[in-house]
Amino acid sequence: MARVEIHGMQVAAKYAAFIEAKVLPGTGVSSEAFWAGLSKLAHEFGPENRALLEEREEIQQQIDAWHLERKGQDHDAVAYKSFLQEIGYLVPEGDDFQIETQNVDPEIATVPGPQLVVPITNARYALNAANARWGSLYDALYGTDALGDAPSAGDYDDKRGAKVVAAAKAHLDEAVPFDGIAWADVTGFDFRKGVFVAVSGENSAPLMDGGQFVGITEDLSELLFKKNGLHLRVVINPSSVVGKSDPAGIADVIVESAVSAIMDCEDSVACVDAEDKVLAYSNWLGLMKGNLEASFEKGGKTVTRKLNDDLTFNTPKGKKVVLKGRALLWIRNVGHLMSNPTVLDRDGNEIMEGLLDALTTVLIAKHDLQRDSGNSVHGSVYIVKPKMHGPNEVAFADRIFDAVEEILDLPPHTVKIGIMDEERRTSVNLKECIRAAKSRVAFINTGFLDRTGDEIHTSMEAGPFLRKDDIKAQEWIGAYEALNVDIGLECGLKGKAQIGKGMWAMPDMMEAMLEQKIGHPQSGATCAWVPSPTAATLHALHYHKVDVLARQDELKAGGRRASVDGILAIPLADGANWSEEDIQREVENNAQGILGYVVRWVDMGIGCSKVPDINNVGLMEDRATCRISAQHLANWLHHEVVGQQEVMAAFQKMAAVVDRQNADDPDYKPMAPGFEGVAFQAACDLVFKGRAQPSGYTEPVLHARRLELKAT
Ligand SMILES: CC(=O)SCCNC(=O)CCNC(=O)[C@H](O)C(C)(C)COP(=O)(O)OP(=O)(O)OC[C@H]1O[C@@H](n2cnc3c(N)ncnc32)[C@H](O)[C@@H]1OP(=O)(O)O
Ligand SMILES: O=CC(=O)O
Ligand SMILES: [Mg+2]
Repeated sequence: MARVEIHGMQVAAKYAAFIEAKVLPGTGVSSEAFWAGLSKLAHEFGPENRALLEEREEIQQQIDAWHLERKGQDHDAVAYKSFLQEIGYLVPEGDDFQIETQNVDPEIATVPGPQLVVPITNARYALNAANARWGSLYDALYGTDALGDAPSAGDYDDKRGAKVVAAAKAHLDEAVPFDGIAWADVTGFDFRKGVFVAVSGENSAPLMDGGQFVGITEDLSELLFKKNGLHLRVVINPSSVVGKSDPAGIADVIVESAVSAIMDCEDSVACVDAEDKVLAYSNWLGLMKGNLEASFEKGGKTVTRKLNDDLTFNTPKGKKVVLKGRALLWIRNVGHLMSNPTVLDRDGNEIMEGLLDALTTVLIAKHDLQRDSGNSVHGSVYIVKPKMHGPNEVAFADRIFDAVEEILDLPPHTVKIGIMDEERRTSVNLKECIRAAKSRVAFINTGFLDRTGDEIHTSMEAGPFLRKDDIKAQEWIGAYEALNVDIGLECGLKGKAQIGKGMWAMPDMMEAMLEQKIGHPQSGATCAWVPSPTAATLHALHYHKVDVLARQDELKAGGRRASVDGILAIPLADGANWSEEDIQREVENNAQGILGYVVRWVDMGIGCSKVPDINNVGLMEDRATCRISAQHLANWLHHEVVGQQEVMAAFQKMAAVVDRQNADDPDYKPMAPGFEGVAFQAACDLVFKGRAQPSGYTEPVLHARRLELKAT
């Protein structure tokens, strides 16, 4: 890789040219200030970063030793907790406090709604995610299994369409009801004595809550309503395919969907070198400048996708109101673990990737801060910081962003951070973690997928874990999810920051999502993750049904519902009596998920994939879900629930299955029958060397193997 020397660092020429030519101009930051700043981060913060990683290892070794010394004995929860306190894993909880975060945009502070996540390296998807602020409810209901069955290919099906319209109007009856007329019977709209009414033949009726009608477009083609802070647009177009057979000419209901979205530089991407990092940063730059475009073939045509414009309505009082056309964007940086070859420090070591992300993504966001109607209208930059272990690591992130603000000449606490509560040492010390970033925290989110991986890795020596599905039903996870909300509320996040919940990882199962994911707003969460724009539109319906802010008041009044003791209950398979078949199914399911994900990661550089599980349900797989499967197999191997040969046999059997699943992809290289490819080796490493991976993370193996493949 061509490099240039800058401030004693060896910088990939591609990244240096990108920063100089594309990013710095227009930011008011000089080249000298930027590179001197990067050098400061690399050389002053780098060693501290590495020391924090060593501390993780030391703590893990102490925990392993504790379990090994007590092998065969009953678990003593009291002694265990004291031990965790002694080694500083569990820190004392300090006095009550309230977060002090300021200048937070309303999408984060006050409007509960879906949060969409998207790999930043895919411009087509990233644009789609930013534009997913608004989604067609008719399309979401028609195009998925939301109403029971998935659509078949072919022309518009009138019967299916009628079912969709009926379901959407039934939802409107609940979310935006008229006093005495059902939406299905509405034949038109009018203003009578200055009041907005629905008309049905001779009858008319106002809204039950007149305040819900909040606007109309200049050309009268859209009516705007509001429920629990979220907007719904009823589109009137009697000449459209759908509108012409509708008694009121209604052509669609467009729902405010992804209120916020996370552009992901972390677990859903495969960024291993300067080329990949520059791609990720370029897409972020396009989003922050507002000029990102992607052209692609779809339905036999070339489509060019751009960012949507804002929307203008007249209020009932005749004033203009402008609504954002795009989701409020966060960017997820990588955590503290990885280094990256893009920049080498003056000793020739790769600099920590989190430092590179921090400075580069915030510099890029300066373009947004300098324009009107961009992402943040409150002058903030929103960074999700994942995979931090405990308060010291959060404090470290906080100081990194202090330094970044100084380097880039930004007011203190311009950068807001989202703390992923997805490592056990963060969950059990959550209040202190929030305190460590109390002037910039703008979300806490239960990343239960990484959290499950860390659960297994942390207690690897304690014994064999339950089956993956059963782990989800144990005390620890309920306590973790509840306590996250309760502590967030105690620390004053309501009205200032999001309290978020995790990903719906079955992208094609929308009926099940509609049934189950209402649990997230009911739990007091102001946002929860969805994998696609369509899922965002459907999940938005839950926020019409649940008044999250009122629910938060109820929960806060009730106090904490769980304790750290509950979180510390390890979901071990004590006395489990699995049949050979149970074990084989679990192992094969894990093997299939790992291989299906890893082969695309390593061979094609795709960081997030939909991979069928053993029951043929397409699952969203990313590095966090891979971490769970790999750690689970590593745990069962370590405790001899299965043997090495059985796992290898499962890998080989499932490699052939995964090959068949990808048979239509011309770029796919089969793993069977040779099993010698780099991707297959990566999958094996993740499991057979799984116990030795730091915190059970998949990044070190995946990066090494992808770099190996790229080098050939
Ligand atoms: C534990 C964690 O960290 S979770 C966070 C990380 N996970 C994620 O970010 C999940 C993001 N989701 C995805 O990457 C994808 O939805 C996948 C991989 C799960 C499925 O992708 P695909 O198989 O391509 O989906 P599918 O074929 O059903 O749909 C593709 C269409 O949906 C759109 N789409 C799918 N996911 C997204 C998304 N997250 N954001 C925006 N658009 C999306 C695509 O743009 C495409 O539409 P287009 O043709 O108009 O461009
Ligand atoms: O990042 C999210 C998770 O669940 O892990
Ligand atoms: Mg995660």
